[in-house]
Amino acid sequence: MNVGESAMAFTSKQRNLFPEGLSSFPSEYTKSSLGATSSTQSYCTAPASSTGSIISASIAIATRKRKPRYRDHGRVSTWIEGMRAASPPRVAILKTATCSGARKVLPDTQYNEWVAKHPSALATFESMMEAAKGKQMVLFLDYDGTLSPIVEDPDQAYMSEAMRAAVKEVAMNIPTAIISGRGRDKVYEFVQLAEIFYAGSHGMDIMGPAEACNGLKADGLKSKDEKGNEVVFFQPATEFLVMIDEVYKTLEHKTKNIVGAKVEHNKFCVSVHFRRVEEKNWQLLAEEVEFVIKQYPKLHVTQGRKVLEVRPTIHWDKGKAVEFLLKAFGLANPHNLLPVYIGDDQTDEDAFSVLNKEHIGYGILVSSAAKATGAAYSLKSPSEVMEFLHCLVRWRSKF
Ligand SMILES: O=P(O)(O)OC[C@H]1O[C@H](O[C@H]2O[C@H](CO)[C@@H](O)[C@H](O)[C@H]2O)[C@H](O)[C@@H](O)[C@@H]1O
Repeated sequence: MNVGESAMAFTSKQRNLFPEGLSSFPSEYTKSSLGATSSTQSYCTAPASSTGSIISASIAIATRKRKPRYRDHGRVSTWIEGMRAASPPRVAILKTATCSGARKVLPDTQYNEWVAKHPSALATFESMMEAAKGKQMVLFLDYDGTLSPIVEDPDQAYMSEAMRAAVKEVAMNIPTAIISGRGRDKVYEFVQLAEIFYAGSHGMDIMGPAEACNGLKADGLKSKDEKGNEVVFFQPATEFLVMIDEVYKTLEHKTKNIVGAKVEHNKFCVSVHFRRVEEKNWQLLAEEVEFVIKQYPKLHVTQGRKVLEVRPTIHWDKGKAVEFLLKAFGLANPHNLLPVYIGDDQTDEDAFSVLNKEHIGYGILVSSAAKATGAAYSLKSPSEVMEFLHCLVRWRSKF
């Protein structure tokens, strides 16, 4: 699914679809193209067979004489601390010796306390769905760490066939979108499902079928893809394409001698991966990012799981993408809506905030360790996410 990057003019009717934040963009940014734990049997018990400008030329830093390194120890050390806290280990299993010498496995108290505040979406499925009756559910899924397990090499973050089947099935019943930090094309390559919406680059690159398979009709912002199919298409940050490309090349060059460092081009943003870099070199890598980014006042850095993400400073994030998609589907009346957002990362918190602000839907954090989050519910792992998707399909098939 590819759409040309040429500018698309919006009619005033189409502009009405924009979430409020977008219509208030500074003009330089807007030259865009377009509780019950036991009663889970009915829906939640898996069947035996289930497996479950654009940059100004003045910022041509590549040709600029290098100044003495600016060391913002504050920001760099915050990143490093975040890096250590990211990708927390699996739930700590505390072992203690008993008087007989045997080792007894104790539960992780901290995690248990956290789960009491963010209950398992599987254990509380029935009560969650009680509130969904009569409402239009819309499902938003993050990709890495949610649909695919976190792996060392970002290019190898494949989704299992079983997960693909689960997403496909749920999308046949509930409008579904995947919202990822990755480039949209890359996520599509991994997921390979034409019937769902994709919002790549943290929501800055949205595309999906104009008529979703579940009968809902998307409205406005339509375009044609390469095959001539009508699609909903929206990119609020096209002005930054050249700048991002330049930053990608600069970062790749500057980090090429840091063993394990990887710079990933995500179209409207750039990821700098720390996962395979020795911890003693994290500071060096973070300083390189800081040094380059200092030259680009229109870009900022956010942090994910052992990754720094360089992004355009526009009022747009995964939360805005959720608002946009709900409006694009004509689903703006919060009383009839039940958006469910499942994600594992810091950037997913923007989406949880939107649901909290509107007092609608369910945010579900995927984590096997206690973490600060705005999500009301939790799931431990991508395999629990898959189980939850199966539960949704069984629940939906009753209506
Ligand atoms: O919004 P997401 O779909 O969660 O994407 C966020 C970033 O995910 C990827 O990086 C993460 O997953 C990699 C593969 O498991 C892992 O190696 C890395 O450490 C994680 O940070 C992706 O590569 C990034 O570009 C995304 O921004």
